[in-house]
Amino acid sequence: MLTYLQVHLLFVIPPILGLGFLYWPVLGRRDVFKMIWACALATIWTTPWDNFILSQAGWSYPEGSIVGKIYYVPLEEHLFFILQPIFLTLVHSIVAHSQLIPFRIPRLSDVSFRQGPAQVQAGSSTSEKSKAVPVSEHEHGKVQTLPRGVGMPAFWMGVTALGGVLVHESHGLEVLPIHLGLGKHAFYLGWILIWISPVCAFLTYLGAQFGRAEVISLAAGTAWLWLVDTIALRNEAWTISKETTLGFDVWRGLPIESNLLPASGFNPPLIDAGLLYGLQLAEDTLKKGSKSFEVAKLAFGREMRIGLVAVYAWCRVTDDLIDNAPTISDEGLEKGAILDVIRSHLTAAFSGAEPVALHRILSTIPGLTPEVTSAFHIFATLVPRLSPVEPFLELCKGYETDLKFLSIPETEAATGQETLRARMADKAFNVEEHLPIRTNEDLLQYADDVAGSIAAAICYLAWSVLSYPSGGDARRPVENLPWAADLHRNTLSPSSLSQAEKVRVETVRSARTMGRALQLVNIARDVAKDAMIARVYVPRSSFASTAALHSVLLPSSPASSPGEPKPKTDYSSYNLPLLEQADEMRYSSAGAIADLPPTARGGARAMAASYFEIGSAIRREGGKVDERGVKVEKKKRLKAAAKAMWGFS
Ligand SMILES: CC(C)=CCC/C(C)=C/CC/C(C)=C/CC/C(C)=C/COP(=O)(O)OP(=O)(O)O
Repeated sequence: MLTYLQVHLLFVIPPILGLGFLYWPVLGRRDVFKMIWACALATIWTTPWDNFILSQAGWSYPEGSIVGKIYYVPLEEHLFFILQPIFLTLVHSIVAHSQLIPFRIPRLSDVSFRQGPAQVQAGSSTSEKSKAVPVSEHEHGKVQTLPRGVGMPAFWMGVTALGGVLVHESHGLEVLPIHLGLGKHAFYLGWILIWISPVCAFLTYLGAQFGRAEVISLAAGTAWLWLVDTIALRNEAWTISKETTLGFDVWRGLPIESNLLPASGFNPPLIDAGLLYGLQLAEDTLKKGSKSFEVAKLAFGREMRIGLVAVYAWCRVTDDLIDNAPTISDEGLEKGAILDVIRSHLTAAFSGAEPVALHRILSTIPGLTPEVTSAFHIFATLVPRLSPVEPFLELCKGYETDLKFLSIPETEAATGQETLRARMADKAFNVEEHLPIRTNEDLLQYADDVAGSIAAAICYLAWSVLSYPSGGDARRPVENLPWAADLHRNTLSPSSLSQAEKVRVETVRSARTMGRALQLVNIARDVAKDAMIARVYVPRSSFASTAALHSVLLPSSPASSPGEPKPKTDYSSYNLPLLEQADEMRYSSAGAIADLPPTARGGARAMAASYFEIGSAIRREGGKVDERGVKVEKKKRLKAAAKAMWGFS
């Protein structure tokens, strides 16, 4: 025999602790709110019902199986009203964790946008789809994220009515002219339906949705609780009256509200369609183009992710725009002009320009794809509220450095070597004039501009989204960081800062150091790949001779048959010292991650750890890399990230 408390201690609390540990690094305030909300609802809704069922001896507790009661309901049952929603909320949060947008919206390919004040239309024709311009319109449609439903609530009200019929029969009433011949056996099922279906009706009316994550988590959670119920029944922790059931075992009801409520709201706002579809596009772009985002997406708390997508997607598309633009072109803008447009767009977005004005600036770049326009749109809509503009201007400074290299678009890397060889054959051409990274200071400045800046932005994002110091305007949380712009401009006077602000300033400085370290790893990995497009980020001063530099820029053609991978080249004298520097920076800065808000720490640790896996792989190869860098298995990266996230490294 088991007592009710033992059932909790053996089968309910351990899985909660296990799941809680698993989810702990990303457990955010919203999750806690969901749990409190679901516990309160389950308690309020179920207590009177449970008292009534127990008063009717629907089920009972053998002598000695419980410690005490409030009216008819055992204390352990009250505990269950709390434990069960926590358990199911955790299951749901974990299952739904990888979803960027927590509600169902049609995929971009299923919708188009009308000209003018746009509206989302489902199932557009192919020709319309190809013309779909989700974010270039001056006004976007609004989507109701949780549209009020009629069909599902009506269905659930029907189920409630069925419950009513069963209850009517089980109590032997003669008000309705319906008799199913079940008698008292209809009691249990009838009361369960009356208990659960109005909740489902109400929630589906509010727009609650049953997506994949809900179905999976409900199935997994229910299966587990069924098992627990079976064990408890077999061990006589409680018994269910045979007279009041249909004769086959049905678990004692699962408060579906714990799964559905988090997805609903009383007054869900209309959301800019361009923003939602832009986020979908950005997620797809990043899936293709950034391994570090894959890690970031899973390791940062849900609250921060949309801001991260906005920043990452903008970095990705601006980098690609500049890398792949022609130097001097008849059809497009030259690289420098594109950078000017990016800067103007940035400045305008951060000074609050309207979407129309922003679009006008952007449309001076011809041939932009929906991915690019939407990345600019989500960035301009979200990021100016969360971070100052300075980190992004610094990134532009990094792009400017990139523009000083000879221009060979990545897409022409294969022929780039021939172009370079031909130019270097000309005595009047000095390739060193096209290598802007001359000293280690130049390298660190560049790394700071391109990655230190983003690390700082991640800190601002974390504070803006995850902590609201008193006195700030939550609509523009960046106003809570008035010192940030001065920090970037080097005009910060420490005496004007509070103690807490001083800690944050130091955290930003450490984050920048970490960002620089990651960039050095990136450069160490990409030595061969970058050389293919005439970029050498290894400082000029690290090369013992001009010949040594030239051998990196133009490696002698390896003797390999066509189709076979080229042998790796030994770059150890260039990339291993970079890794040494990166390690020092990592160890001097990693401690500051503890000063970030809790749900941002796991993400920052995981990103750093997964990136340093690349460093370890380069070392394992003794500094030998090819144009693809080094291979780090996804599993290995994720394992390193996971270990860092849960504090095991
Ligand atoms: C130390 C403290 C307080 C915080 C750390 C804060 C963090 C996470 C800093 C990292 C900042 C960052 C994003 C740096 C950029 C690293 C880098 C070189 C990324 C390259 O990424 P992708 O271009 O997407 O390429 P991959 O596909 O190789 O990931």
